Amino acid sequence: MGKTHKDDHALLQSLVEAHPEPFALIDEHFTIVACNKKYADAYTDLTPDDIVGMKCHEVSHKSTDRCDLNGEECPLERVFESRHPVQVVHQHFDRNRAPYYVNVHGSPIRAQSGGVRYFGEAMAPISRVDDLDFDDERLIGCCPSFVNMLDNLSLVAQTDLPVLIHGETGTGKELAALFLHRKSRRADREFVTIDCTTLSDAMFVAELFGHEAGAFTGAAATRKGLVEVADGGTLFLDEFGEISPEIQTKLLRVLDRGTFRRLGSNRERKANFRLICATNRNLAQRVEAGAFRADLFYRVNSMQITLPALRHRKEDIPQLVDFFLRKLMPANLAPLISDAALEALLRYDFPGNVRELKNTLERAVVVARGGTLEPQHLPAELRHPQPSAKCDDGADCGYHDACADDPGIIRAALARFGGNRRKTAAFLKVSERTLYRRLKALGLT
Ligand SMILES: Nc1ncnc2c1ncn2[C@@H]1O[C@H](COP(=O)(O)OP(=O)(O)OP(=O)(O)O)[C@@H](O)[C@H]1O
Repeated sequence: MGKTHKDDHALLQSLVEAHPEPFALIDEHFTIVACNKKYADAYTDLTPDDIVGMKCHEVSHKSTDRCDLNGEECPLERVFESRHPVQVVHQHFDRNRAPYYVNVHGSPIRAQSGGVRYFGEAMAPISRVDDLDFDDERLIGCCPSFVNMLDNLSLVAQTDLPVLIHGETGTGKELAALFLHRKSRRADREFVTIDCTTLSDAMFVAELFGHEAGAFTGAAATRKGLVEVADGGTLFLDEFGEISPEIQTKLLRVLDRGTFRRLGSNRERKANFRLICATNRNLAQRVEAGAFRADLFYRVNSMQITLPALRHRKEDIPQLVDFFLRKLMPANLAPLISDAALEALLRYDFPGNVRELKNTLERAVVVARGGTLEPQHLPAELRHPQPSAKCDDGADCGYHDACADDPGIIRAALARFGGNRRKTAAFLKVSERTLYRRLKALGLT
């Protein structure tokens, strides 16, 4: 190497080493021209000099194919085309070939002529797949919108602020809340869940704040409230949009003052919990309509996380199917699924989201009696999806949203299943809680 070349090389190396994160310079042919030690260590057992000349996808994707040929968006091509920085979420493989998610920040490194000479690639790891794995409860998904949501959850987990998780029924709000808790500094304390739809106001207050012996008829002994059980931990209010104005006021008081009183006691106790709320309602609209307190909404909405509906992340369906089928059976016996059955799942919109997919597979495994899952093992609406079909009675029909809201259909379905709410809810593709709310609104409880 001549002196000038040596100097150039040293200059380039010190520039890439100045990056605090794994960083590489790549030319338009996907060839790495320089990388820092962090990059080399993140993906390989090689030195930066050994890596120069390799293709970027060989190093970070462990693939001879470019990432866009593997279903991902190629940030390099976009930077060379647009000449602007880009950011994408990719799945990379570390030096042990373990997958993990990264935010790829790509920037144009310009030549004197003004054109793009190199693609500068900086990586910010999001979450290791292992980090998402808590016992059997795991948040599955790797499409960009889902991984971005996970990234936000991980960020928010570092803070102690209240969080509002928004998403349609069955999108995994409760699982996301648990994930948040387990990644927070409160992880070794309790995660306490309250379903806001199942308690009357009086019971809600007693459950939340506890009571002294004799506080009301039947209160024979002193009882700690869930706020106390959650001391140092997390309080998760599911279906938060359903709480009454009275409870809204009481909750706001606790959040403002940081104290509460057990029923029948004058003693102020310190509340030390992190609040996570979940709702499938548009709370901002409810505030506008005067049905929800604006001050409470703004208090809990400082951090909002939205879970994408499954129909907006269909690319995650195969991974979810694989996960649920493995959970249903020991690994070596996990049932297979035919391409035609998988295609039927991919064509369907899953109004009940991941919960519906999970229930569908549970049922299909039983119907298939341990054999390969075929389309005939799936419910009729998946075999013949008719998203806009009208159904005016409880007969087996393609799902459409209005079914679960239509009082006539709810009544017909209830009658058809002899009043069994679990079966009725499954038929209407809503959670039992949602059905309960609707029955309550119809005066059918
Ligand atoms: N990304 C995911 N990966 C794996 N399992 C998931 C995922 N999302 C949801 N599930 C599973 O789907 C089911 C429903 O999830 P969960 O109860 O968290 O949804 P939810 O949004 O809180 O529903 P609801 O609004 O009806 O209360 C659970 O069994 C959960 O484990």
